[in-house]
Amino acid sequence: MQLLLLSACAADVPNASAKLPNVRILATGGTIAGTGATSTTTVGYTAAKVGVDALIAAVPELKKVANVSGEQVFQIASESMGNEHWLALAKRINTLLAQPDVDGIVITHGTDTIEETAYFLNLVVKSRKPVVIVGAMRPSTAISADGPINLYNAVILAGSREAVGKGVLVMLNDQINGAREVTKTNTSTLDTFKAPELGLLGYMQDNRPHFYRASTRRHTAESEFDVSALTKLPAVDVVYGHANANRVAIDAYAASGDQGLVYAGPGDGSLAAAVRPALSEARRRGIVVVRSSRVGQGIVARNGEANDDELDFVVSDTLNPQKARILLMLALTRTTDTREIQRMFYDY
Ligand SMILES: NC(=O)C[C@H](N)C(=O)O
Repeated sequence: MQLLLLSACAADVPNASAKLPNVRILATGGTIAGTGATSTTTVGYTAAKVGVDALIAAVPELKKVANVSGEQVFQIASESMGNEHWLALAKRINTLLAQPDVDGIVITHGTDTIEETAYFLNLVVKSRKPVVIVGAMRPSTAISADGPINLYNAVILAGSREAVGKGVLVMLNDQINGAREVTKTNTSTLDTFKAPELGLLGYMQDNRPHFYRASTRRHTAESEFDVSALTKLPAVDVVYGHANANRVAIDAYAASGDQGLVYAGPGDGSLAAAVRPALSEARRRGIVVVRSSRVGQGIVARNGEANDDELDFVVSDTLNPQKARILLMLALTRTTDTREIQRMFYDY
């Protein structure tokens, strides 16, 4: 009887007999740290209110799965995440992961731009150690708030051998997604994070990760991008394509000094009659133009809807416009050669 009880306990948590991993939690705000007026408030709450120590204290089970310590790096809603936040976060992560006493990192983050921060870090973190970004769709004060279970799963994942070398991971709703493919697909439901075309990487179940696939693209330790000496990133903006399109935004961004523009075109990144000359002029002024798509799935075909060779444009492959902006910014830190930048869009 006693033996049975002992084995039940050991199966209850991972690493029950092994040394616990050291996981650092970097808190940035978001709904996971949000508070509402009542326990039934799930919209109209205030994001970024609860500090990292309170987030950790709310999940006492964390102590059984890792040695956790927390750091409040920012306290913002993620729609206000900016390039300067990313540079600070990446530098802090690279410093921590270079320490032998840090086995993995968890970042608590708002969900609106979680996919962008994840992809940025996927390109600039210089380590194979796990980096897991976690958020929540319900504020911490809500009935059945999803933050605590997501944080618990994220800490296990960040301390796991299985997550080593997988690139930056996004952990919500018991599902593990990769930074390059994941996107927010629903404004408010718990199952919002999906990789609709290329699939999720795995699940968290029974206190451990179950992986079924991994990204084939370059990331983290294999990436050529290095932000250690950077204090800002090149100015790159996204212009959204639609029927009745005009060139006002393109001209304004070009005049503002942008170094790059991503066009979120309809369909296969097609260019309306008013848009094509505006982007072509921007390119002739030295701005690097990336043709992407607002569709959300599929490859933007080079020399398909536009003659990219002639226009000297780059295509985004399967990257959505907001992630194409990130890769273009980092590409521009190294080169303005469009052939080289196109190579990067096929590599990452
Ligand atoms: N669910 C959330 O986290 C949404 C919030 N607006 C944020 O991104 O910070």
